[in-house]
Amino acid sequence: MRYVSTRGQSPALSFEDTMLTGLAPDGGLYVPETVPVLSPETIARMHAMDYETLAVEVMRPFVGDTFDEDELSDIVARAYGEFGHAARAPLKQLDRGLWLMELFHGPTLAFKDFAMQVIGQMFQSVLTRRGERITIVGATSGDTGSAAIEAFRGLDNVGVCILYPHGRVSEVQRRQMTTPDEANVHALAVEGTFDDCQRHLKDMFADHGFRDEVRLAAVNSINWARVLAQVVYYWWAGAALGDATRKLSFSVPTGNFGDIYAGFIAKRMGLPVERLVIATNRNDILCSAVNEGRYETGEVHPTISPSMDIQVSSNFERLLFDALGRDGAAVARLMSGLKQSGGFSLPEGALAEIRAHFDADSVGEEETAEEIANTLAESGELVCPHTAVGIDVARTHLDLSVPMVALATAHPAKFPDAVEAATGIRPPLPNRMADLYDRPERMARVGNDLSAIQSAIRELRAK
Ligand SMILES: Cc1ncc(COP(=O)(O)O)c(C=O)c1O
Ligand SMILES: N[C@@H](CCOP(=O)(O)O)C(=O)O
Repeated sequence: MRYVSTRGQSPALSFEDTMLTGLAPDGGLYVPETVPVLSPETIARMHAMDYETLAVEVMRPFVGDTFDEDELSDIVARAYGEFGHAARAPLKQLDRGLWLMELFHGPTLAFKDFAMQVIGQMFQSVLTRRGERITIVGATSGDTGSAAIEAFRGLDNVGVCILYPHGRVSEVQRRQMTTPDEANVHALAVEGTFDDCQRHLKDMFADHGFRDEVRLAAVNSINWARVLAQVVYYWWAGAALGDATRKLSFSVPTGNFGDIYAGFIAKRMGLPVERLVIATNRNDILCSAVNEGRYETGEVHPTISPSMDIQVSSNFERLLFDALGRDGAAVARLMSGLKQSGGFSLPEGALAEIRAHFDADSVGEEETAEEIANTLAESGELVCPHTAVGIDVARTHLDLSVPMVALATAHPAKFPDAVEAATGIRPPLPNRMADLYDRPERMARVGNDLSAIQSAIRELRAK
């Protein structure tokens, strides 16, 4: 299996090199040259598999000879061993035709753990084999950063620097990033938005001198391996609700488009996905793109679902590549329009292709709070604000002939203020994290400026 850049100007790479390279040198994102379709025999066996076995079946065709089956099985076993639920991603029925898939039973209580725990193990295995050391720089609106720090803390051959927007993540998210005391992990509070952090990260990859100097690597969904590990739970839901042969739809709370793009990959692998519903908060650039054909960046609005306070949605580029008939030059033109004028119009053919698979809707702040209260009243489930956005949009798009799965992307205890304001209930942290508020914090404050951030990273690496 080879991977190509969405901008068409970088050489194709193996899975291993794709994972270590992160962003392609031409600024594009790596995607598989072809998406493997699972055989009916494999699909027929899925209902009897546990999560780890299913993960190996789904990921194996993508990893080439980087990991053999035994190695991949070990990686997956180590990754999910500490999850706090035997089913890993349990499904609960909320209403007629509507299901919730809980993706928050990992160590940092968000869906990011599903992929981050896997790629932590993958990086460790490859770097040990190659005798190399890397610097991971990540941009986060809260959850990717905590999951990355948890997955890589204490590893010898990896330094981790996470950029987060100062004052724009929840206190639990911040403390998850600032309280680990291992010398190889660092949190940098940037005076800007998540979009600024992500832009600086991509600019660091474009600075080839810096990239080589620190041996830069990515754990954001820039990294194909992140997307791949997230494809698994779409199959898991399909197997749980209908042997992975019955149609189903998904409503996915969306920001950087990595999670729902993983659902699109599952569909291309043969999962009978009817609709993929993009659910956003009032930062609704993806809704305008799908519903009006115009991708136009604007001001970021802070919301009670802060992990989705995103304007430039990185993985939309991967979808565009497919929708434009895998024409890298066309993608590069649209991306350069985005950089120069802050937006672009989607060509008609590409828009029709996107609409063949995706719907999109946004949810305002009051509706989100009402949905948290409503879900509790109707089903007894206490959900986080991101999850509530997905449930609210799922209800709008429900078609009773096809089960709809809404993704529960974070534990409500990560956003206790918003949940308490909506329901009067303050969700407690699990016991293993009960002292999170007492642990000392450590972070570096840095201006919203690429060279200041690069200097901070150099200093932190030297420590
Ligand atoms: C809790 C939560 N829900 C939803 C999202 C959106 O996911 P994605 O950026 O993959 O679209 C995020 C951020 O990744 C998140 O942390
Ligand atoms: N919501 C994310 C933003 C980064 O997304 P990623 O999937 O590209 O890592 C976060 O919580 O940081």
